Amino acid sequence: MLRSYAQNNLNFTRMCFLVNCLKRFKSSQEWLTRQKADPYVEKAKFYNYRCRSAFKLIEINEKTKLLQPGQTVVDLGAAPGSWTQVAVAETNAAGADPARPRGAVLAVDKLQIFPIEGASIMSNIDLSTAEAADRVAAALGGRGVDVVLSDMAPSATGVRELDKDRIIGLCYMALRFAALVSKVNGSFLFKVWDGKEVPMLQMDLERFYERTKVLKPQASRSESSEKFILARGFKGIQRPLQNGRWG
Ligand SMILES: C[S@@+](CC[C@H](N)C(=O)[O-])C[C@H]1O[C@@H](n2cnc3c(N)ncnc32)[C@H](O)[C@@H]1O
Repeated sequence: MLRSYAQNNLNFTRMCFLVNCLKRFKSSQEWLTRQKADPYVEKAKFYNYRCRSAFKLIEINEKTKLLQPGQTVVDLGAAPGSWTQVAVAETNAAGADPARPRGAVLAVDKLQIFPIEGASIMSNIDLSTAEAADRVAAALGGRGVDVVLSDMAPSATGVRELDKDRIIGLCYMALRFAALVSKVNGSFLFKVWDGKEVPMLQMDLERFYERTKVLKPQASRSESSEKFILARGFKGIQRPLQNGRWG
């Protein structure tokens, strides 16, 4: 009896493995078809951006004028680097235009980021821990940041609720970082997957920033629950009150 139980269990595990492989195969086929039909993929190749995400930031920037020459920008979850490329161009961090003030851009990711002219790079930094975020803050040497960008996203597990919890965790980590390094009046743009936690996140943001706005650029696929929240007018470091909430 024990043997037949073990045999059934093994068959069930094999079946799950096969179903998972088929699911992955199907979704990689769908991904390839979607990539081929996507105009932003072609456009990214044409303009030499490392990936199509560049157009999300370009669009947001066109609408909001978030990035300006001379600014200091930190790009969290920056690999492969297309947002950093956009930030370098907009802030003039590579000094391409001598008539405009020269900015500075720091790109951070847990993966390898290959060099980008005009940007400082910190690869292999996992920002899910406060210690890692503090190391990045220390690397700024006290320089106040005008704009913190975060396009960080966890690798999807396929379990929707778990994935949403993980991205919310990253958003709070990025918010903590932004609160630590931003100049008064600085801005924070980050990605989130829509869900019931988002209104709470926005309420928390309002303690630190004057105003917040939810954005869905056209370059962000309509079937994706991805959204971007732009918080502007950083109020300065808030001190925790005695009841553990932020003042
Ligand atoms: C959508 S990609 C960013 C694309 C990038 N904005 C661009 O335009 O090239 C998300 C990135 O977040 C990074 N990421 C996810 N979790 C992270 C973590 N805990 N620490 C640092 N980076 C993280 C991933 O490694 C990945 O490179």
